Amino acid sequence: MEWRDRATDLPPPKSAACLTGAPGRSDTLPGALLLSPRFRRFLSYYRPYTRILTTDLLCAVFVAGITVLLPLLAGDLTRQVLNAGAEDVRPRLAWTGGLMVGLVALYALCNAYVDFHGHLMGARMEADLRRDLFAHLQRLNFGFYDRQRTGALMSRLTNDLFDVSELYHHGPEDLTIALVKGIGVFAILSSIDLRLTLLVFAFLPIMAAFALYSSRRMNAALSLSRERVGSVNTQVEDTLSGIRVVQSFTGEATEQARFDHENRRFVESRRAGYRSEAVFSQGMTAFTQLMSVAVIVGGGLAIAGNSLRPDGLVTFLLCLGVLVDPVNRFVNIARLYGEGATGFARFLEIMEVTPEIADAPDALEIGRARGEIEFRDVSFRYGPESEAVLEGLNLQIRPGEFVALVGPSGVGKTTLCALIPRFYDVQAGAVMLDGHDVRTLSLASLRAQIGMVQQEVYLFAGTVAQNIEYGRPGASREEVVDAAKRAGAHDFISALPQGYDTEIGQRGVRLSGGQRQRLSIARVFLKDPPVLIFDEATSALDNESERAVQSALEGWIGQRTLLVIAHRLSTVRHAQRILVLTEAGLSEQGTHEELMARGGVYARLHGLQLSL
Ligand SMILES: Nc1ncnc2c1ncn2[C@@H]1O[C@H](COP(=O)(O)OP(=O)(O)OP(=O)(O)O)[C@@H](O)[C@H]1O
Repeated sequence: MEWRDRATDLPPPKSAACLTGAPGRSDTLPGALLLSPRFRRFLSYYRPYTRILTTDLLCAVFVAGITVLLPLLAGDLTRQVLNAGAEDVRPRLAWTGGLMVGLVALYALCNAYVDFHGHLMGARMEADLRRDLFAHLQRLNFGFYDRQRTGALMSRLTNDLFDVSELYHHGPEDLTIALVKGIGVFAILSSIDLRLTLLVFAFLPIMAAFALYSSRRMNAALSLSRERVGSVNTQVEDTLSGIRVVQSFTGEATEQARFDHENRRFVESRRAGYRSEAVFSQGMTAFTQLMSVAVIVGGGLAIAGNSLRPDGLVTFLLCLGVLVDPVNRFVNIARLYGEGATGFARFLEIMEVTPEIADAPDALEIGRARGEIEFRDVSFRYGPESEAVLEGLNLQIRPGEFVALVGPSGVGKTTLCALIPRFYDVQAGAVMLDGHDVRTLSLASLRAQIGMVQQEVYLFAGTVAQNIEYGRPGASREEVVDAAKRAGAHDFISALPQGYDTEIGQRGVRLSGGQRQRLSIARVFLKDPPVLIFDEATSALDNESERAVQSALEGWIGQRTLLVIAHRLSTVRHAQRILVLTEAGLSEQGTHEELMARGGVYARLHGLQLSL
């Protein structure tokens, strides 16, 4: 008879198929967690759940204790039956049987608590970690995302945190169960027969060493297969996101070959994993059976020598089944600790990145700005090793002025605009809004002043109206429709199956590039900030739609500061001032007519476009 409980079962090996890419495990040594002050932070996540944890551990003590007690009672029952005849054993049998039934019921109850509340606590703690990580990720700057791969971040939000939650939940529980069972079984066995107990315990170090060795191999295989699944996923993602390019260049065979290669490598890694799992489980079974044989032989001799009673041997054999569990459990704790501590270290790696761009302690909240922008001796580069994009740039834009920024590709037009809402901070000089250095303003109040339509339009999954409303949450339907009309988007939206309530994105209709641009323009029109920045925002529009947007913008001259980047020079010829940015910095500025008369870079670019 083997008393096994769900709480005492080792968790099954995780299926590699459910894991997504976890490229490159952290270098942080798991052992460092226990010693470091970070351990307090690790423990702090238990705080909201102390009551559940205490009950959980208490239940674990009961579960383990009952698992140890039941074989003892079964042995007692056998003894009573063997001694039957001398007295009426029925009342005692009924008492022991009743006690066993009561214990089994308590055992089931405690096990159910551990199973349900323990797991739920783990899931909640995982959700808490994920909430903190997500909130932190939202505060990190553009610079951070320039260096990170989204896939790697996703893996932290899923795999790593799952590993940590497993440690949170199973760690203390497994430790409690293993200790109670180990000590309990040792006490029972040694009270029956010390020599036989020592014989059994002589097996344990060998079993533990074997289990540790096997678990290392299983872990290594698991990490490898995670990485390989990651590579398969990356390959799929890469091919599917570029499927239009793949099909137009008939690259399917190449992609299939690359995919097959990664897929084969995945199977190889799983083969190694399953081999070590098979060796582990069969090895442990063999050890247990050997131990039983040794106990039967040794116990038989002891019975023959009258130093052991048969019921003692029965109890002994039943306890053996229980004894294997603490060994497995300690091995499991080592595994959980290794994975969980690594996961937590990787979690902290991100949590400890401080946002470079954040509110100063005495950050100023400004009301609606007039919209005066100034670049004062601004120098900027993206990183210490990158080339300078802007150097000693000086520029003043009056409130309500319509300014266009033109120039060859890659000279820093987008970069210049990104400095105004502080997506990046300058290394020298200052960017000013209404005479305030933007670094002295609170980010929320600064960004509330600026409406930006970027080159790459991003629309969220949701309805058309929700996407426009993102500009001003809580806006009325009339305001949304008005903004869409001014962005030249109303007509095509009205023609959609559910109009403004049409779902767009993955579950809904797909929009053309120009339609997407118009929605993103409507979004900033609804926001209606004092400063508007259009970065190639009308490049995908046909002439008629572009004209509609332009006249909306021109209607704002004098009321909103407009900064428009355009490659198509015809779009900006009505700007009050055109700035020409080249590798050498701001090389020309003036109205279209002035710049044409000057016959410089602008006139040359204009000439080139006309000749196309
Ligand atoms: N996030 C970034 N990290 C590092 N370098 C960048 C980043 N964004 C742009 N750059 C570099 O900065 C320079 C200026 O880029 P920017 O996008 O500002 O040019 P642009 O004038 O707007 O070009 P285009 O007209 O093609 O949009 C380029 O050399 C580019 O490679």
